[in-house]
Amino acid sequence: MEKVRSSGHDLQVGATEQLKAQAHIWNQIFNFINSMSLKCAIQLGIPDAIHSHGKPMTLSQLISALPIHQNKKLDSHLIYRLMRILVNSSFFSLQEVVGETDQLEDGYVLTNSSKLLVRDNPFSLTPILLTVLDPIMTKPWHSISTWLQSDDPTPFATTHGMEFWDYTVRDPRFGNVFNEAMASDARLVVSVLFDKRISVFEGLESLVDLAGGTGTVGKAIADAFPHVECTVFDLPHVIADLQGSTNLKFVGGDMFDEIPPADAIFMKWILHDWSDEDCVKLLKRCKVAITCKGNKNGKVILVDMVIVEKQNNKDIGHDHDHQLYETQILFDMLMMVSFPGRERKETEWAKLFSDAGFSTYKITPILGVRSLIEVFP
Ligand SMILES: C[S@@+](CC[C@H](N)C(=O)[O-])C[C@H]1O[C@@H](n2cnc3c(N)ncnc32)[C@H](O)[C@@H]1O
Ligand SMILES: O=c1cc(-c2ccc(O)cc2)oc2c(O)c(O)ccc12
Repeated sequence: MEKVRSSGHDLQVGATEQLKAQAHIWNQIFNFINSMSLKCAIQLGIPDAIHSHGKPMTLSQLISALPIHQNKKLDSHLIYRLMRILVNSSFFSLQEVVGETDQLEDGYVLTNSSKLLVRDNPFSLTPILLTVLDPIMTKPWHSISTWLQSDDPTPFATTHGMEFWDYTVRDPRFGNVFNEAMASDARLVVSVLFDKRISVFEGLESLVDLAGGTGTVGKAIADAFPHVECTVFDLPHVIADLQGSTNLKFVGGDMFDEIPPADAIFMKWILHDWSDEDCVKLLKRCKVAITCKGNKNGKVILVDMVIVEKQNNKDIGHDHDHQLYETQILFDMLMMVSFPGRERKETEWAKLFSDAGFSTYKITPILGVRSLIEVFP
């Protein structure tokens, strides 16, 4: 083999290793093909079609059920190739079934992952997929290096000329897609919190779901705890048309200016959107809000990520742990590209809490990649 030398390191790699390295690079370059193929399957309603079919669905049955052009139906290879990549990425699997000619044929079935993409599933991740893969959110990924060479706050601002939350006001279509994505995630989190009989809401008389979106969590807490006065606080345009109930009200405003007083301030997926400086500002305001009536049992309840750091590969020993870690650092990149925020390690959370004047905290890792964090004054 020819030896390649540069002025710095020796670039010589054995032939087998070189081919492996090449395949690794190709797979990384082509990663977007997996997500874009999945987006196409969702837009065509493939998980819904297979779900409604109720048994393994052959390629020809799938093609006749899909809303595609007549000419595209004639070339069965097109959908076959799309499905092959999605079977490879474990979104569908194959099971033998008796086909139209009474012969055994392969039929597509849903996997656990695609069950979570069926639209009727109340915990469907489809709204989230359509948000994260919306061109509004994917375009800024092309501008990370330009952003690093500029003074702009985020790649999102470099691309769109404004910050994320201003964009959602200017483009109500995207704002609604985003709010629906958050609501679908909120349904999943509420079900886990209630299923596991987490006692964080016990003993409270009032609670504010700060930046609570369209109120999925607030409504669930108000229904489950009728004696708790619940307030969902968010930007005025987000809560504008929402109706409260006996123990639930919607309040519009800017959380950096005002936070209504309550026994507990709940924040799901808020602090990771913001810089350390803004988080400390918000947490200080939360501390005032939970103590202002002389209340001694107030607390802040967070649902957010705590990054498990790799320490000589000791903490990230198993495949499952490694996958969680990878999801966390991918989320961190999402935060870097779209928001001035970040995902944080426990030491970084502890510093925020102490800088904002809180004395203790308790982390309960019950939500997969996310944790429930209680913070006490
Ligand atoms: C990532 S979403 C989370 C929504 C909700 N907590 C959930 O997890 O479903 C962040 C929320 O912060 C709200 N928000 C952003 N800036 C805000 C501000 N200055 N004051 C109040 N809410 C704000 C947005 O409108 C959005 O609903
Ligand atoms: O744009 C997003 C997307 C998510 C998200 C991704 C995957 C899920 O299973 C759930 C949610 O979360 C976000 C978020 O928490 C945030 O503060 C801003 C944007 C997004």
